[in-house]
Amino acid sequence: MSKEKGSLSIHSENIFPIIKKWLYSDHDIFIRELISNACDAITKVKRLNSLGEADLGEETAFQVKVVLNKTDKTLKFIDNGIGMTDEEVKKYINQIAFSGAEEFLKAYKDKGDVEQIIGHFGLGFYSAFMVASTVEIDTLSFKPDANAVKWQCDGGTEFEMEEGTRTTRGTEITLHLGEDGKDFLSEYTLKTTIEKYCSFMPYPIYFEVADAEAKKDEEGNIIVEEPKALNEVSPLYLKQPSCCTDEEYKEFYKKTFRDFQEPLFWIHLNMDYPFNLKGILYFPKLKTGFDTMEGSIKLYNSQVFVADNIKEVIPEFLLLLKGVIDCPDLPLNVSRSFLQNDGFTKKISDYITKKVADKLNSLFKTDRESFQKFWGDINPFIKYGILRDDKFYQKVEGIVLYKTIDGEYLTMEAYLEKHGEKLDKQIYYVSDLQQQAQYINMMKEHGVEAIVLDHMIDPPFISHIESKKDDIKFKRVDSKIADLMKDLEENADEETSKKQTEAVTNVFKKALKKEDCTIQLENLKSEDVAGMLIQSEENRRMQEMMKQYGMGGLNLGSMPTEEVLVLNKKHPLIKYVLDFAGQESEDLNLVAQQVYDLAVMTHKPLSAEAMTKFIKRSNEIMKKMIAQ
Ligand SMILES: Nc1ncnc2c1ncn2[C@@H]1O[C@H](COP(=O)(O)OP(=O)(O)OP(=O)(O)O)[C@@H](O)[C@H]1O
Repeated sequence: MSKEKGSLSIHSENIFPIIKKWLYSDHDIFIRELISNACDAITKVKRLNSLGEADLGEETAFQVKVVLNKTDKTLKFIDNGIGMTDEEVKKYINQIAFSGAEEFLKAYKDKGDVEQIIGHFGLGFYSAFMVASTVEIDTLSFKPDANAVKWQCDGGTEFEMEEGTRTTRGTEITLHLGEDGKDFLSEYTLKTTIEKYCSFMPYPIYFEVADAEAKKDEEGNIIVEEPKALNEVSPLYLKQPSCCTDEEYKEFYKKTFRDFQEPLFWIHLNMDYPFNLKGILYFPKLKTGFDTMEGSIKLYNSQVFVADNIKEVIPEFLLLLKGVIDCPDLPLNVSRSFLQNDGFTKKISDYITKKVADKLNSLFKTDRESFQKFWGDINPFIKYGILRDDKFYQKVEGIVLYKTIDGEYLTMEAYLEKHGEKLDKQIYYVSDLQQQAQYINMMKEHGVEAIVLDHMIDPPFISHIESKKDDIKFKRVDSKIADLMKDLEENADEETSKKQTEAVTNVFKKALKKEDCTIQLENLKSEDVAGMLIQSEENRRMQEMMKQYGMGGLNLGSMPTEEVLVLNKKHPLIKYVLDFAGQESEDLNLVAQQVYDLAVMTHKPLSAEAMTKFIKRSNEIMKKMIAQ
């Protein structure tokens, strides 16, 4: 076959159903499309007026009206914008994918700021057919000699066009709602959809129900209510940060996110170059756990809502925040909720990350007190950010705080300066203040403050820090007996020590009938503790990980629990065991079992069976006491 070249031909009867049904992922998007067309129409006529190409006189009341008529099953979108001549209807409406917005931008791009024009694909209008069986347009152009035009189409490929009856400038689009559009006969659905997409559109949007019963007072007089726009035409984020007060920021937050709690603090993003981006990011107060930390970042394009939580633009960890971001330069796809994935979105995302890190650093430096006060709420977010984004980690690693058991907030540097030498760069931490109380007290006795790491983000966080800093090791207080707690001078010679360890090991193994428990005999400085249970940090972390990923059912044979029972030679009970080891004695058994259970209890809760035995044995011991 010979080589051929040509242009693809499109039949409107084939493409039309695709536009109607599949171009837009959400059914309710037609509201955004028609209202943004109406706003564009107003922007255009205002622009022409300011250029002297249209004469609007003193008119300033530009607005969009959405009118529902439940009886007629119609929904109207009415604007007092630029209107269309019959030529324009033929060009922009009859020719699918021919955008008047694009043409307008091209024609006026050198004449000042027309960036607010939203449309650009020339498809949005047709989204009306997703819900309407028939659509009518009644329009009158701003041009002095223009005739009104009426256009009508029932969703097929045929349309009707004739001279219209409209007498005022602007456009009225009437949707005869079909089966697919019956949800939009509900006032509530309409209002919430308008609020979702159009909250910040630049002209007031009013909503009316044409056939609603008039509201009356007690005497039967009709109450005339002042119409109230559903949107905020100049949202706070568009203002200069220096002109906004704290109260305004809080108010904007509460209204936009319907959150009655005040945010902790916020970042006002305001950038003109190299791209245009405005917005406010709020750090919300933390709810109970990590699971409920769900933020919401709303993305706008020239004041028109695009979508929530778009991962391409907002780094994933920032989705825990709440905020609005408006970027008119976004490379949007035809269906607008999707982004064209080019390098630009990455630049936006990097910019936002940098701004967040800068804000945190400046708060740390200029208002350490507030930073500490907020730490409880913001630390999971910062730690999550550190895990997810290395650039963010590099920017904030120096401001991560560690709260000590005494309530002091220290950076890693400060902590090591204070305790590092004593602890050989090991950072002792507590994950449960109650459970690990005995270990905490022992550390305190030696002037060491452990830090509290009790959030579910902490285990992966500390592993991450260890992977970044070779010389830092985190140890839970019950994972190791720090050298500083041992009385190293009082150690007997090696040979004696070995014999003593063997002797107590025999007693405990016999009494406990436990093979997997290693006995370690130490001279602890404290004389109050007979025995302590420790489990190596690595071993415990591995077990926790397996539990978390649901691998508990796997054969853990290759990974034994590695429980170590540390016995204190200085304690009278252990001295007793050493003295009587090797003899057959019921009391030896009782002491060993009781010392072991007490050690377990300071480490983790006893099992039900062990607890029953413990109580029984305690009673027995007391009975023996009084019998003597
Ligand atoms: N209410 C209106 N007033 C005046 N002109 C309108 C109105 N609605 C639509 N138009 C004209 O019809 C054209 C096509 O509208 P349509 O919504 O299909 O596409 P668009 O707004 O150009 O781009 P997009 O697909 O991004 O929305 C518009 O560009 C505009 O010229």
